[in-house]
Amino acid sequence: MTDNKPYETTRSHSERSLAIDATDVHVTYDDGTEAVRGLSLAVEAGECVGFLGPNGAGKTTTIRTLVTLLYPMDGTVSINGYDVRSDPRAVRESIGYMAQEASVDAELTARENVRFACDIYGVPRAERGDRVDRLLEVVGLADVADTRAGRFSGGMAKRLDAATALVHHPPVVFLDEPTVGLDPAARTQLWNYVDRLNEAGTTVFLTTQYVEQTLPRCDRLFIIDDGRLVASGTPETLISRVGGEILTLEIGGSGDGFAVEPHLERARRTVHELDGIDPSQTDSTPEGLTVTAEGIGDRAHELLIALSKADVPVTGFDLRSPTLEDVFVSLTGTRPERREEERR
Ligand SMILES: Nc1ncnc2c1ncn2[C@@H]1O[C@H](COP(=O)(O)OP(=O)(O)OP(=O)(O)O)[C@@H](O)[C@H]1O
Repeated sequence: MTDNKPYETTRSHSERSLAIDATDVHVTYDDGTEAVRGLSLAVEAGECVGFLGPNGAGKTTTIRTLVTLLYPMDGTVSINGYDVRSDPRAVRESIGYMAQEASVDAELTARENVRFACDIYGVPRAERGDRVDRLLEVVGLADVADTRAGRFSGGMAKRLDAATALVHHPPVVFLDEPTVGLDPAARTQLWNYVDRLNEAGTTVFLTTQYVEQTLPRCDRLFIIDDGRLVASGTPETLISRVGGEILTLEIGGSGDGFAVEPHLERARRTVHELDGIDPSQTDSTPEGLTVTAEGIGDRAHELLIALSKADVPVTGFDLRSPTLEDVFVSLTGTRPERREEERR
């Protein structure tokens, strides 16, 4: 994947290792919404990074700014060494972008769609045939290469979109919620494709609300909330920031699986009376409480006795290590989306 790279000729040596370099970026929409407020991030060539955040946090606005579809009001962005303001064309030629909604031409066949993308990106004629066949193979659409895209399922259209976004072998790809609307099989195929691209050296920047999908593949994560970066680091570093263990208490009372307030209030008071536990370490859940603290597992017995003395009906408890989902909750105050199949 080394041919057809005009960007090699003009960028400077020092910029070569940073695929994405954004500093103090602000984006405000015409109606005054400040969607991105002073965001800075740097991504090295070859990294796979996840950009996570709750609904409306500013993920799509950021990615659209990085791919030159929106202009930052303030701050600087360079992609592959090119400035998005002064050199948007060079930026576009050196990236692949897959938007949330697949943008394929329903009237054209899969093969024609990919060929059309080759035209747009100026892929040399002699290479087009092979490249189209190979890409359709990679995204699992070789068997339906001559079927009109209008007849494809959402998942097939999305995979075709992925192929068209990558015909020019860009060194950086931006994927905005790549698996939304895909069934589990299509999702696995798409992730396999993304993983192979990254293994081959392509820098991958992906947004998702589905935290658990990023874990197996992302070298680093950026978490955004309300237009601001609230944390970044490797998944392991972020998880270690939560610290300690998490004890989940299920508190009965109403008979329908939900904790009732008088019991919950007594439970909270009892937990906060334990030495070394303060209110910032407890969170309410629909079924009861969680307590996050170093060594809380060793104190579970002591806690259960105290709760029993306080007449709190504990119907279940569980002890576990923090996950990325806990990081997300502690930083954004929002529980991340569950995967589609988990929500059904
Ligand atoms: N065209 C627009 N005009 C005005 N406000 C907008 C526009 N697009 C997005 N916003 C607002 O900007 C903020 C950030 O939106 P954005 O779509 O970037 O968030 P997101 O993290 O991608 O959310 P989601 O996960 O729901 O796609 C939100 O408050 C949103 O309502």
